[in-house]
Amino acid sequence: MSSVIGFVKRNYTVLNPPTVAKSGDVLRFGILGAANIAPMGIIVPAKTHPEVIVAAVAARDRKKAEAYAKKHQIPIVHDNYDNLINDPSLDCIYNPLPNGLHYEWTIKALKAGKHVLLEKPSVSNATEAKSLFRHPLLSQPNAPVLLEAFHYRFHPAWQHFLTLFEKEDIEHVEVVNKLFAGMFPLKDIRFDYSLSGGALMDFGTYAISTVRQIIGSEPVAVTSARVRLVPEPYDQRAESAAYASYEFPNGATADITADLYAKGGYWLPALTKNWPDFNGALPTLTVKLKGKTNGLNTSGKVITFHNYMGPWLYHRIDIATVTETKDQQGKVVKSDKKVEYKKVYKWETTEEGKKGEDYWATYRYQLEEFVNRVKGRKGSGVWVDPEDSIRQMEMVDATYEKAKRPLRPTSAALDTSGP
Ligand SMILES: NC(=O)C1=CN([C@@H]2O[C@H](COP(=O)(O)OP(=O)(O)OC[C@H]3O[C@@H](n4cnc5c(N)ncnc54)[C@H](OP(=O)(O)O)[C@@H]3O)[C@@H](O)[C@H]2O)C=CC1
Ligand SMILES: O=C1OC[C@@H](O)[C@H](O)[C@H]1O
Repeated sequence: MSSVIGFVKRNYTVLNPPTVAKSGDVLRFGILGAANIAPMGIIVPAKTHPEVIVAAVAARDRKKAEAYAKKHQIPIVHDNYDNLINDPSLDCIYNPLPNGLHYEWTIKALKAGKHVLLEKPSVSNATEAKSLFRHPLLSQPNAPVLLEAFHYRFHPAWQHFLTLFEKEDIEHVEVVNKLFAGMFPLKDIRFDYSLSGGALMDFGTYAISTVRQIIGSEPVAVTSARVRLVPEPYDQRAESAAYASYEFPNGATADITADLYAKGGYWLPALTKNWPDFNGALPTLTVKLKGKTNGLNTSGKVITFHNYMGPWLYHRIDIATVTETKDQQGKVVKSDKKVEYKKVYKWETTEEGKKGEDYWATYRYQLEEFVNRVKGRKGSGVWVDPEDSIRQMEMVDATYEKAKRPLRPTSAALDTSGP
């Protein structure tokens, strides 16, 4: 009962957080586009951050921007994206444009001297990633801060999960990220190749990011990759689902599923195959560790993280230990399974720099670190490094190549003046 009350209270407070007074030295953010994700990604988190104000928004259509600004109490409306990034009253830009516009508007914002919180996936492909994240602008004195917004990494539940195993003990990782068919229509930006859409770019980018974090290295091979294309008449260069397998240097393997249009999975498949599949609704990942043998006993662990992507709503980490005892002939004579359950909403230590509340969403923890970085403070230590964002896009590209699918298109605005 208390966990049900906790769930309701926490989720209410995530969306209706206490507003805090702003400090004198605030960072003023502008939002590129009247994006659906922005309330979750920045507008609500900013309410509880004393040093953040969402001060401006621009949309392609001024009327849309005005309505959005009114709804979210954003004081300044700009006529276009250019005016927003060049607004001298702003310090930071939040870029939640479609993936295919991430590169162009991020580089423009950095050139205008703004720090950028950039939605995932950072860009369209590794060519853009190298151009952006190794741009000389980012290594100059007082360089602006640029962060790929892999929000899940900033939550204490994820950081706790990473402490539950040693990387060299990993045998296999499986990530299943599914969204039921119809949650996003097929005309959504997520399925638009020309805007760098595709399931691998969306749910797949989380799967790739988590696998890389968990195993702690880059794959030596994409062992298999395939996609399910969007149906005709939609642009056949985008996929509604992607499936891939990888092998890592230490022998560990990983399988990922990224499905943005999951259907079926019920009894009477002939009748139900087109029903939206609500079964795998919570993104889940499982880490299987190598078994350890001691005499006739073998002990193995499987750690499962349910809803790693939205842990503030609900999550559960199951740590299952299976111990098998064999007789002299090698036959299993006893098997014992113990499962420990864990939930983490706040940092478990009070170490300097680790701040949080149980109602902080991943986005709020992320905003905390973004501000810490801009202000040169230590923070929790969680970050997504520029080279990490490049390797991420390299793995996305390698997966598309293995699946014999086109890489997402490089921006016409590619800046080749860098290294
Ligand atoms: N971190 C997270 O949890 C999430 C991240 N995302 C990421 O955020 C980004 C935006 O996603 P989401 O908010 O769902 O997207 P939206 O469909 O809301 O699109 C975002 C904005 O893109 C602008 N836009 C500019 N050019 C185009 C175009 N040619 N076609 C369509 N839109 C255009 C629109 O701006 P305008 O208002 O100017 O018309 C729109 O407001 C994506 O990169 C996505 O991967 C998405 C959801 C969750
Ligand atoms: O980043 C995301 O997280 C939530 C999903 O619904 C969405 O498709 C994706 O863009």
